[in-house]
Amino acid sequence: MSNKLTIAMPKGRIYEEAAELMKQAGYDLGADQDESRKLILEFPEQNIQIMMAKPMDVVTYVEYGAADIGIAGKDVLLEQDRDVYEVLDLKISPCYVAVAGLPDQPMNRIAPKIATKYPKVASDYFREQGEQIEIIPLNGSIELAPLIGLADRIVDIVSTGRTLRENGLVEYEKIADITSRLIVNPVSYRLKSDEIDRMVNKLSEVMEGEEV
Ligand SMILES: Nc1ncnc2c1ncn2[C@@H]1O[C@H](COP(=O)(O)OP(=O)(O)OP(=O)(O)O)[C@@H](O)[C@H]1O
Ligand SMILES: O=P(O)(O)OC[C@H]1O[C@H](OP(=O)(O)OP(=O)(O)O)[C@H](O)[C@@H]1O
Repeated sequence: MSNKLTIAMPKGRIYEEAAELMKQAGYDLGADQDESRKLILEFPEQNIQIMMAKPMDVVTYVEYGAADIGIAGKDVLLEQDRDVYEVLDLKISPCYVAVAGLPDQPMNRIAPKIATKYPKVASDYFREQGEQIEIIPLNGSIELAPLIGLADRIVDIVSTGRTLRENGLVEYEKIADITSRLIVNPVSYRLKSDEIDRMVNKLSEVMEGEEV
């Protein structure tokens, strides 16, 4: 009997694409779990268990071994810098992290304010640029901050660019391209290497098939 794998799946916008990829790899997670309120789902015939987690929390579950495997955005991995193995770029949910603000608006010269839900990514970026900044932590609607004079710039996800456009903001610099990644707990990787390798290989095959 093979070991059961516990997988932390991100609720929200990544879920559907991630579940579709898993399905093509032979792991059918059933109906659209976005419609369900159940947080732990068992699939005994496939020997897997799914945990429905907030995307930002997936890394925590995997780092502590509550889940063997997880799917997380590279943005989350850059922000959290946790002790997990990043084993596969799933190439789903593409977007990027960028610096944006009002057009033709120079940054305050002394400690410009940067609103973001990615304080580490933003601090690392501006430190590399030799800029001393002040982080204004926010959890959402980040684009509001420059509009109401709370911040000089934002560091946030851009996907279609629609949110920036509709709020009259412009992009100043791209910081990093983002896709979702398969992450693994280091201890699980040793103890359940057969099952994990099987899943990684199947997912890799699906992705290679899609590239041609
Ligand atoms: N337009 C986008 N905005 C935000 N995240 C995106 C976008 N496109 C792809 N992503 C990816 O999706 C992940 C976020 O998913 P989601 O928006 O469901 O999470 P969340 O922001 O934590 O949710 P919530 O808005 O409910 O707090 C990011 O970590 C990123 O990798
Ligand atoms: O370039 P776009 O396609 O417009 O996508 C980018 C927007 O999507 C995300 O916000 P989300 O929808 O997660 O809402 P939030 O502001 O509550 O985080 C992100 O923070 C941007 O605001």
